[in-house]
Amino acid sequence: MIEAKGLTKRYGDSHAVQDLTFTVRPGVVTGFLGPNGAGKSTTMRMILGLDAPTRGSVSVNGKPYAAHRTPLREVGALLEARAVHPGRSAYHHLLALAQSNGIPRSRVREVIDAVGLDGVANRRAGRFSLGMQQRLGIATALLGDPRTLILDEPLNGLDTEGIRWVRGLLRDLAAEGRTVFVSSHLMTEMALTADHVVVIGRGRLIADTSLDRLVADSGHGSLEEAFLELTAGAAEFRTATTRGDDR
Ligand SMILES: Nc1ncnc2c1ncn2[C@@H]1O[C@H](COP(=O)(O)OP(=O)(O)OP(=O)(O)O)[C@@H](O)[C@H]1O
Repeated sequence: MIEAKGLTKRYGDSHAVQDLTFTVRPGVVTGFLGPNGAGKSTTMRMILGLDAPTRGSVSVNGKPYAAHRTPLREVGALLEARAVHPGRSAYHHLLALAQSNGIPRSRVREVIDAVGLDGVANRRAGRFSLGMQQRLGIATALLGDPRTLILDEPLNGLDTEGIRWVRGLLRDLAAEGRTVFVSSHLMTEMALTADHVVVIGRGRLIADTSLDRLVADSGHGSLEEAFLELTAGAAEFRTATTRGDDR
Protein backbone atom coordinates (compact mmCIF):
# COMPACT_ATOMS: atom_id res chain seq x y z
CA MET A 1 0.00 0.00 0.00
CA ILE A 2 1.21 3.48 -0.88
CA GLU A 3 -0.37 6.51 0.78
CA ALA A 4 0.44 10.04 -0.40
CA LYS A 5 -0.95 12.97 1.57
CA GLY A 6 -0.67 16.50 0.27
CA LEU A 7 2.53 15.53 -1.50
CA THR A 8 4.21 18.60 -2.97
CA LYS A 9 7.58 19.25 -4.64
CA ARG A 10 8.72 22.68 -5.73
CA TYR A 11 11.81 23.37 -7.82
CA GLY A 12 12.55 27.10 -7.64
CA ASP A 13 9.37 28.92 -8.59
CA SER A 14 7.59 25.99 -10.20
CA HIS A 15 5.73 23.04 -8.75
CA ALA A 16 6.67 19.62 -10.15
CA VAL A 17 4.06 18.03 -7.87
CA GLN A 18 1.30 19.88 -6.03
CA ASP A 19 -0.88 18.66 -3.17
CA LEU A 20 -1.23 15.06 -4.37
CA THR A 21 -3.33 12.83 -2.15
CA PHE A 22 -3.97 9.25 -3.26
CA THR A 23 -3.78 5.64 -2.07
CA VAL A 24 -2.42 2.75 -4.14
CA ARG A 25 -4.03 -0.46 -2.90
CA PRO A 26 -2.77 -4.04 -2.95
CA GLY A 27 -4.28 -6.71 -5.17
CA VAL A 28 -4.72 -4.59 -8.29
CA VAL A 29 -2.47 -3.03 -10.91
CA THR A 30 -2.61 0.77 -10.62
CA GLY A 31 -1.52 2.72 -13.68
CA PHE A 32 0.12 6.10 -13.06
CA LEU A 33 -0.65 8.27 -16.07
CA GLY A 34 0.08 11.82 -17.12
CA PRO A 35 1.47 13.81 -20.04
CA ASN A 36 5.21 14.52 -20.36
CA GLY A 37 6.42 16.59 -17.42
CA ALA A 38 3.29 15.91 -15.34
CA GLY A 39 5.31 14.89 -12.27
CA LYS A 40 5.13 11.08 -12.35
CA SER A 41 8.85 10.41 -11.92
CA THR A 42 9.14 13.11 -9.24
CA THR A 43 6.27 11.47 -7.33
CA MET A 44 7.90 8.05 -7.60
CA ARG A 45 11.23 9.46 -6.45
CA MET A 46 9.54 10.94 -3.38
CA ILE A 47 7.82 7.60 -2.62
CA LEU A 48 11.28 5.99 -2.69
CA GLY A 49 12.90 8.66 -0.54
CA LEU A 50 15.16 9.86 -3.38
CA ASP A 51 13.64 13.35 -3.32
CA ALA A 52 12.36 15.10 -0.21
CA PRO A 53 8.85 16.58 -0.45
CA THR A 54 8.58 20.34 -0.04
CA ARG A 55 5.33 19.61 1.82
CA GLY A 56 3.18 16.59 2.58
CA SER A 57 4.20 12.98 3.14
CA VAL A 58 4.15 9.54 1.60
CA SER A 59 4.36 6.07 3.11
CA VAL A 60 4.92 2.61 1.66
CA ASN A 61 3.55 -0.40 3.52
CA GLY A 62 2.74 1.86 6.46
CA LYS A 63 6.08 3.69 6.87
CA PRO A 64 8.24 6.19 5.01
CA TYR A 65 10.54 4.24 2.63
CA ALA A 66 13.66 5.18 4.63
CA ALA A 67 12.18 3.75 7.83
CA HIS A 68 12.16 0.18 6.44
CA ARG A 69 15.06 -1.90 7.73
CA THR A 70 15.31 -4.05 4.59
CA PRO A 71 13.74 -1.80 1.94
CA LEU A 72 14.39 -4.14 -1.04
CA ARG A 73 12.29 -6.79 0.68
CA GLU A 74 9.41 -4.32 1.08
CA VAL A 75 9.57 -2.29 -2.10
CA GLY A 76 10.94 -3.21 -5.51
CA ALA A 77 11.53 -0.30 -7.84
CA LEU A 78 12.52 0.41 -11.40
CA LEU A 79 13.17 4.09 -11.99
CA GLU A 80 16.10 4.44 -14.37
CA ALA A 81 17.13 1.24 -16.14
CA ARG A 82 20.58 2.65 -16.95
CA ALA A 83 21.43 3.17 -13.26
CA VAL A 84 23.72 0.12 -13.18
CA HIS A 85 27.51 0.02 -12.88
CA PRO A 86 28.49 -0.46 -16.55
CA GLY A 87 31.51 -2.64 -15.79
CA ARG A 88 29.59 -5.10 -13.65
CA SER A 89 27.85 -8.17 -15.02
CA ALA A 90 24.12 -8.55 -14.55
CA TYR A 91 24.81 -11.44 -12.17
CA HIS A 92 27.24 -9.46 -10.02
CA HIS A 93 24.99 -6.38 -9.98
CA LEU A 94 22.16 -8.50 -8.58
CA LEU A 95 24.45 -10.46 -6.26
CA ALA A 96 25.84 -7.27 -4.67
CA LEU A 97 22.30 -6.01 -4.01
CA ALA A 98 21.21 -9.40 -2.65
CA GLN A 99 24.19 -9.60 -0.28
CA SER A 100 23.65 -6.08 1.08
CA ASN A 101 19.96 -6.77 1.69
CA GLY A 102 20.11 -10.23 3.28
CA ILE A 103 18.61 -11.92 0.22
CA PRO A 104 19.75 -15.51 -0.49
CA ARG A 105 22.18 -16.01 -3.41
CA SER A 106 19.79 -18.54 -5.00
CA ARG A 107 17.28 -15.72 -5.58
CA VAL A 108 19.71 -14.06 -8.04
CA ARG A 109 19.48 -16.96 -10.49
CA GLU A 110 15.71 -17.12 -10.03
CA VAL A 111 15.16 -13.51 -11.09
CA ILE A 112 17.70 -13.77 -13.94
CA ASP A 113 15.74 -16.71 -15.32
CA ALA A 114 12.42 -14.96 -14.71
CA VAL A 115 13.38 -11.97 -16.89
CA GLY A 116 15.00 -14.07 -19.63
CA LEU A 117 18.60 -12.88 -19.13
CA ASP A 118 20.12 -16.31 -18.35
CA GLY A 119 22.14 -16.33 -21.59
CA VAL A 120 23.82 -12.96 -20.90
CA ALA A 121 24.02 -12.85 -17.09
CA ASN A 122 27.83 -12.81 -17.12
CA ARG A 123 28.14 -10.01 -19.68
CA ARG A 124 28.88 -6.43 -18.66
CA ALA A 125 25.62 -4.52 -18.09
CA GLY A 126 27.14 -1.44 -19.77
CA ARG A 127 26.99 -3.27 -23.11
CA PHE A 128 23.32 -4.24 -22.72
CA SER A 129 20.70 -2.93 -25.15
CA LEU A 130 17.93 -0.75 -23.70
CA GLY A 131 15.57 -3.74 -23.59
CA MET A 132 18.17 -5.90 -21.82
CA GLN A 133 18.81 -3.10 -19.29
CA GLN A 134 15.09 -2.83 -18.74
CA ARG A 135 14.89 -6.58 -18.06
CA LEU A 136 17.76 -6.23 -15.59
CA GLY A 137 15.92 -3.33 -13.92
CA ILE A 138 12.82 -5.51 -13.54
CA ALA A 139 14.96 -8.34 -12.13
CA THR A 140 16.35 -5.84 -9.59
CA ALA A 141 12.81 -4.80 -8.61
CA LEU A 142 11.78 -8.45 -8.12
CA LEU A 143 14.93 -9.46 -6.22
CA GLY A 144 13.61 -8.98 -2.68
CA ASP A 145 10.23 -10.62 -3.44
CA PRO A 146 8.67 -7.32 -2.30
CA ARG A 147 5.07 -6.64 -1.30
CA THR A 148 5.07 -3.41 -3.29
CA LEU A 149 6.41 -2.67 -6.77
CA ILE A 150 6.98 0.78 -8.22
CA LEU A 151 7.90 0.76 -11.88
CA ASP A 152 8.53 3.87 -13.99
CA GLU A 153 7.97 3.11 -17.68
CA PRO A 154 8.93 -0.58 -17.44
CA LEU A 155 7.98 -1.21 -21.09
CA ASN A 156 10.57 1.19 -22.54
CA GLY A 157 12.67 -0.63 -25.09
CA LEU A 158 11.06 -4.02 -24.61
CA ASP A 159 10.25 -6.17 -27.63
CA THR A 160 6.81 -7.67 -28.30
CA GLU A 161 7.48 -10.76 -26.23
CA GLY A 162 8.85 -8.61 -23.41
CA ILE A 163 5.81 -6.34 -23.40
CA ARG A 164 3.46 -9.29 -23.25
CA TRP A 165 5.56 -10.85 -20.49
CA VAL A 166 5.48 -7.67 -18.37
CA ARG A 167 1.70 -7.47 -18.79
CA GLY A 168 1.31 -11.00 -17.41
CA LEU A 169 3.91 -10.42 -14.70
CA LEU A 170 2.21 -7.29 -13.35
CA ARG A 171 -1.19 -8.98 -13.33
CA ASP A 172 0.24 -12.06 -11.57
CA LEU A 173 2.00 -9.91 -8.93
CA ALA A 174 -1.24 -8.06 -8.21
CA ALA A 175 -3.21 -11.35 -8.09
CA GLU A 176 -0.77 -12.50 -5.38
CA GLY A 177 -1.98 -9.55 -3.30
CA ARG A 178 0.94 -7.19 -3.96
CA THR A 179 0.72 -3.46 -4.58
CA VAL A 180 1.69 -2.67 -8.17
CA PHE A 181 2.15 0.99 -9.19
CA VAL A 182 3.29 1.45 -12.78
CA SER A 183 3.70 4.47 -15.02
CA SER A 184 3.44 4.24 -18.78
CA HIS A 185 2.67 6.37 -21.82
CA LEU A 186 1.41 3.31 -23.70
CA MET A 187 -2.35 3.61 -23.27
CA THR A 188 -3.21 0.47 -25.20
CA GLU A 189 -0.95 -1.51 -22.87
CA MET A 190 -2.31 0.21 -19.77
CA ALA A 191 -5.85 -0.57 -20.94
CA LEU A 192 -4.88 -4.27 -21.00
CA THR A 193 -2.92 -4.23 -17.74
CA ALA A 194 -4.31 -1.75 -15.20
CA ASP A 195 -7.41 -2.15 -13.04
CA HIS A 196 -7.16 1.29 -11.50
CA VAL A 197 -5.61 4.56 -12.67
CA VAL A 198 -4.20 7.65 -11.00
CA VAL A 199 -3.98 10.46 -13.57
CA ILE A 200 -2.00 13.66 -12.97
CA GLY A 201 -1.35 16.78 -15.03
CA ARG A 202 0.94 19.72 -14.19
CA GLY A 203 1.64 18.02 -10.85
CA ARG A 204 -2.02 17.89 -9.77
CA LEU A 205 -4.42 14.99 -9.38
CA ILE A 206 -6.88 14.75 -12.26
CA ALA A 207 -8.45 11.31 -11.67
CA ASP A 208 -8.18 8.41 -9.22
CA THR A 209 -10.64 5.78 -10.34
CA SER A 210 -11.11 2.34 -11.87
CA LEU A 211 -10.03 2.07 -15.47
CA ASP A 212 -13.48 0.84 -16.50
CA ARG A 213 -15.18 3.83 -14.88
CA LEU A 214 -12.75 6.31 -16.40
CA VAL A 215 -13.44 4.98 -19.89
CA ALA A 216 -17.21 4.66 -19.34
CA ASP A 217 -17.57 8.16 -17.82
CA SER A 218 -15.64 9.74 -20.68
CA GLY A 219 -18.16 8.49 -23.22
CA HIS A 220 -15.25 7.34 -25.38
CA GLY A 221 -14.56 3.74 -26.17
CA SER A 222 -10.87 3.79 -25.34
CA LEU A 223 -8.48 4.76 -22.57
CA GLU A 224 -6.42 6.74 -25.07
CA GLU A 225 -9.35 8.99 -26.00
CA ALA A 226 -10.44 9.33 -22.37
CA PHE A 227 -6.88 10.23 -21.33
CA LEU A 228 -6.41 12.83 -24.08
CA GLU A 229 -9.68 14.53 -23.18
CA LEU A 230 -9.00 14.44 -19.46
CA THR A 231 -5.50 15.91 -19.77
CA ALA A 232 -6.19 18.36 -22.61
CA GLY A 233 -5.91 21.38 -20.32
CA ALA A 234 -2.95 20.00 -18.40
CA ALA A 235 -0.55 19.03 -21.16
CA GLU A 236 2.40 21.37 -21.64
CA PHE A 237 3.53 19.75 -24.86
CA ARG A 238 1.00 19.02 -27.58
CA THR A 239 1.70 18.75 -31.28
CA ALA A 240 -0.20 20.82 -33.83
CA THR A 241 -2.21 17.79 -34.98
CA THR A 242 -3.51 17.03 -31.49
CA ARG A 243 -4.23 20.71 -30.79
CA GLY A 244 -6.33 20.82 -33.95
CA ASP A 245 -4.26 23.62 -35.61
CA ASP A 246 -4.56 21.93 -38.99
CA ARG A 247 -8.31 21.48 -38.90
N1 LIG B 1 15.78 18.07 -10.46
C1 LIG B 1 14.90 18.91 -11.03
N2 LIG B 1 15.12 20.24 -11.08
C2 LIG B 1 14.24 21.09 -11.64
N3 LIG B 1 13.08 20.69 -12.21
C3 LIG B 1 12.80 19.39 -12.21
C4 LIG B 1 13.68 18.43 -11.63
N4 LIG B 1 13.13 17.18 -11.78
C5 LIG B 1 11.96 17.37 -12.43
N5 LIG B 1 11.76 18.68 -12.69
C6 LIG B 1 10.59 19.28 -13.36
O1 LIG B 1 9.44 18.76 -12.74
C7 LIG B 1 8.42 18.54 -13.71
C8 LIG B 1 7.93 17.10 -13.60
O2 LIG B 1 8.96 16.23 -14.11
P1 LIG B 1 8.83 14.65 -14.06
O3 LIG B 1 10.09 14.10 -14.64
O4 LIG B 1 8.44 14.25 -12.69
O5 LIG B 1 7.60 14.39 -15.04
P2 LIG B 1 7.09 13.03 -15.70
O6 LIG B 1 5.60 13.03 -15.54
O7 LIG B 1 7.82 11.88 -15.16
O8 LIG B 1 7.45 13.28 -17.23
P3 LIG B 1 7.77 12.29 -18.47
O9 LIG B 1 6.50 11.58 -18.77
O10 LIG B 1 8.13 13.25 -19.56
O11 LIG B 1 8.90 11.40 -18.05
C9 LIG B 1 9.00 18.92 -15.06
O12 LIG B 1 8.59 20.23 -15.37
C10 LIG B 1 10.49 18.86 -14.82
O13 LIG B 1 11.18 19.77 -15.66
